[in-house]
Amino acid sequence: MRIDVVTLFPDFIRQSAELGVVGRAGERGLMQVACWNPRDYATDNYRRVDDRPFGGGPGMLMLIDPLRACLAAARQAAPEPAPVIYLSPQGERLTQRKVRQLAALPRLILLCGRYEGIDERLVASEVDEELSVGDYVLSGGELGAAIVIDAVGRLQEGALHHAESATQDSFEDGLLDCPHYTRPVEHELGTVPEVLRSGDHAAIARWRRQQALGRTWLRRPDLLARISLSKADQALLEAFRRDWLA
Ligand SMILES: NC(=O)c1ccc(NCc2ccccc2)nc1
Repeated sequence: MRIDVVTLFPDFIRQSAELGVVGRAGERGLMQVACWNPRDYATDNYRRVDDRPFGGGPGMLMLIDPLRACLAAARQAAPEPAPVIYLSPQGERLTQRKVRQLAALPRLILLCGRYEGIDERLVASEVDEELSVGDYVLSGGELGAAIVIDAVGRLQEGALHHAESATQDSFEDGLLDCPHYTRPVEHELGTVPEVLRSGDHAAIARWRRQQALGRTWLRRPDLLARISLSKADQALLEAFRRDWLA
């Protein structure tokens, strides 16, 4: 997969793309991240990339032309067509489902706004999708872009060791993750639940599923409302609820 990022802070994006799993995906040729700086496409003597908003109001907006020329350069850097995704608080909320869809594409172009955003005419003409990483305002879209790069990069086949496999990820099935334990068995902070040391893999799977269902019910009932539970899941959750409310 190739990701081109339009950003006034290429070093930030490059550094975040060199770390950990995403860095490994890069080394393995599973993912390529390239940065393009609109300032390199500003034609005036002051290399301006922003200007004041019509109608007044605080802050500055990114100008159309440097972004447009920069996007054109990014597009033609590779043959594959790519959706232009603009990171903005006005975008569709990013979910693991969306991440899986993006991870399956051959190419993405991520557009990072700074200041108060970009001229709407550029959005209307060049942006295919707006994506939000959460309901808050950041000083720029770069942190959102880094989140997309990480979430998509770790799903690239071969990016994770089998032990880190993404298939057991929380949110993979729309639920929160179960609790996890490692050595020592006995600790002043508590003891590892018996079932996890039983070697009974069916019981362990059931326990983990019940914990995921229970925690989702307790912490994120909104997620639970969105999925239809099997009879077995309903029974597990019912038992969790009874135990919790007892
Ligand atoms: N919640 C997000 O994903 C997000 C994305 C970008 C951002 N800041 C840059 C910007 C500000 C206003 C309009 C467009 C972009 N803040 C938050």
